[in-house]
Amino acid sequence: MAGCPRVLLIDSYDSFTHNLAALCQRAIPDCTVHIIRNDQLSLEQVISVLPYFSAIIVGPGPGTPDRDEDVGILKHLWKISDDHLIPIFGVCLGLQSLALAFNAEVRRLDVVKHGQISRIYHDDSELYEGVGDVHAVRYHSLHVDLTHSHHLERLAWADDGEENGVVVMAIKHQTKPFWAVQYHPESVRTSGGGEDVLRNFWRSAQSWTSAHRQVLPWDVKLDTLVGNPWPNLLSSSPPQVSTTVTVKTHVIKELCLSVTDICEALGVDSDSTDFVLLDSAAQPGRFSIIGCLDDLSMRINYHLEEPDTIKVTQCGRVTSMPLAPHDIWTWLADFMRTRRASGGDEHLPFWGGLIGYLSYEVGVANLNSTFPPRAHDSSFPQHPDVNMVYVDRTIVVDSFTGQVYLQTLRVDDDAWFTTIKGVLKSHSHSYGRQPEPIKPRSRAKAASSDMTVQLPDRATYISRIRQAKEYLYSGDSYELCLTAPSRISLKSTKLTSWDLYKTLRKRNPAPHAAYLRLGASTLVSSSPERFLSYSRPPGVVCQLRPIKGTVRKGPGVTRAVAEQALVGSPKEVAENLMIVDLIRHDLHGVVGNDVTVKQFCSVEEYHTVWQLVSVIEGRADAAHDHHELGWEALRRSLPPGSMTGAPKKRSVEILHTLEVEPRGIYSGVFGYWCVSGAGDWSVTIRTCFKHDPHREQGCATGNQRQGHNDAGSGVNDEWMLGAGGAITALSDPEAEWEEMIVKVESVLQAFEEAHSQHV
Ligand SMILES: C=C(O[C@@H]1C=C(C(=O)O)C=C[C@H]1O)C(=O)O
Ligand SMILES: NC(=O)CC[C@H](N)C(=O)O
Repeated sequence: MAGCPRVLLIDSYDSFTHNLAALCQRAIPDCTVHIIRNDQLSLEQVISVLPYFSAIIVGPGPGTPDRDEDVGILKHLWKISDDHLIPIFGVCLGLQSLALAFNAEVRRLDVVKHGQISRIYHDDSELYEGVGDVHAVRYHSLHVDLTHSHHLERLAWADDGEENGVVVMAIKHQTKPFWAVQYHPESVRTSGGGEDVLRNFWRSAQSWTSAHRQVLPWDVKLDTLVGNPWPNLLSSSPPQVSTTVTVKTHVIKELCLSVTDICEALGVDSDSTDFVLLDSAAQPGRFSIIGCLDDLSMRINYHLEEPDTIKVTQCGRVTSMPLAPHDIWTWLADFMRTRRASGGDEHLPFWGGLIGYLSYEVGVANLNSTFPPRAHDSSFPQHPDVNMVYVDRTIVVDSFTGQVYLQTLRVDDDAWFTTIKGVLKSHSHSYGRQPEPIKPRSRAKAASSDMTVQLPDRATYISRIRQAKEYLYSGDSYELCLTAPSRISLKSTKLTSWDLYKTLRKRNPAPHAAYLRLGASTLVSSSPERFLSYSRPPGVVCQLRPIKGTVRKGPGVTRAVAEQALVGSPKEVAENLMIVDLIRHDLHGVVGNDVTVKQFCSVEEYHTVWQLVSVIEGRADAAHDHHELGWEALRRSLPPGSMTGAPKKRSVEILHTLEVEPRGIYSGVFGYWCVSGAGDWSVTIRTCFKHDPHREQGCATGNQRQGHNDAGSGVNDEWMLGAGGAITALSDPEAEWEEMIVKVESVLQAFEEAHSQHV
């Protein structure tokens, strides 16, 4: 054998591929893995590199093995001539394509299995020698029938009883070095049938190789064909910066002002200025971050419709600049590189930096999908896809200690500390004010005549759920997060967006809440879901906290009841598990091997719902532990898997056909990227937003613009509010409709209450 073993992993556009690569590196000592897509190289090109590889792994994927677009070169791979033969291990779609190549039949399961764990029976030989009990996770709609295949042998099976009977779970070819499993050895919940089985494959592969072939030493020129070895991390360290800014911090110990009081002291009520608040309105959130913006604050806008231009607004002037040679990600990385800072309070999450949002479509753009064009809906407002402001003066409130921190990145800014302390102290008379009691409310009722709510059409939504389920039955997706927009129109309203936020904060306090007023876009959020946080270097830890599984709170729905309904439900756990595995893959793609599931399916309590939450963390090796790692993690893992389903790319493409309007701000992320290298991004859900074209220049100070203050002037407002939920094969369409409505209501209730107080 020439040097360390090299494995070629063929990916069929799945969302678990990097998990398989990581498993492979655990099971096969010192192995190097190269990942190629199933349609990346021609068969001839693949054959030309085989002499340098020790084995191939054919990964899972959406679709069916008899559709060429789904399997690319796979169907030819199993038929390569004997002089090119190489040991191959197939997983799921990999098994199915092997079976099809040797006359087995591939059929739909009667009851599909997505994210479900089955006991796997085996005869303890070959792949299963010494493996013992196997409980494995399955993600499949199709299965194989070996009756007419005389070359394949069954090695393992599951017994689905009345549902599907006995289902083949592992096979081997009788004469060629081909083995495959139907379940997912790389899933975090597979026990027994993962690493040990791959190790046994490797042993069999080695003994076959020693009798049949020689592996050639690696030639670096081949990297141009099969790419760099996995993990393909970003370059070791970004360009060094010579100067760093120093953060200055002042602490105010006994201010006795709430987060909303502080915002009001800063003039949030005057709707004519930009304003940013990232608010921990409930635990496990702790810090609230308030940006102190002025004319100098730089707002950065990017529209996917104008992909080559970036707009920077400062002092009321808009400068359009060509993006080239950058894309939006590298442009922002460049922007932040020159603004790196040190010396801030180690306990604070944010010292200053970019605050804003990224749309769902910005994430989708990274997937390289091609979509049929949508009919342009002119009533759909064109928010920027990236809308951020560079915040260099901040107030951070620690809700645990009550301490308030003032921070600036500007030099010689002592005068600002003095002024802002004065402003805050003069407002602290509100200390001691009792919060208004929150009355429990019944379900959202018809709004008053000057507030109209246009919910998604029930019949259409339910028919889309049914269509989504067809895709799940056919093997094209394992889970689809279907969503739909609602519209809330307010006529002659005196309700400001800030009033609305304050009510929402009371009505539905959330750990990842926000109030962002950035140019024409205003976002009012009660998001319960962290998408991604990354700590400042050294020792960057990336953490994702996907939520999947929702139960409405109500009389009698205690924690025990919710736990039974969530943790006790195979459907809910499967829904969550699929996203956990998807996120492990996303994170493995950024940090390499060190990815762990810190919490699996815990029930967390929110104001209106119980949710099933998992926590996944990843750490990079020392060479990649730097300022831009977190940003790269964000770029590589958008859009949030919990908002797409799995596999991500195919699911996004399917959702594009099921959902008629772009999601826009909804389903993207909002949060910050700190000058220290840290960042924290929430999933944009339980969030409403509106577009005021007259606010386009947004960073003007209050006295510069008149006549367009939505407070008090009796204007018309149109708000959008997206909501949805994960559809799985086990979904009951009526229950999914209800779940979507529960999520709409969690925000709508605040509208009703706030509106009734401002008519
Ligand atoms: C789609 C939404 O929520 C997502 C779907 C969830 C689910 O299916 O249980 C839970 C949280 C979010 O990831 C939404 O709130 O609109
Ligand atoms: N996980 C997979 O590879 C799934 C294979 C195939 N699309 C099925 O659903 O059966």
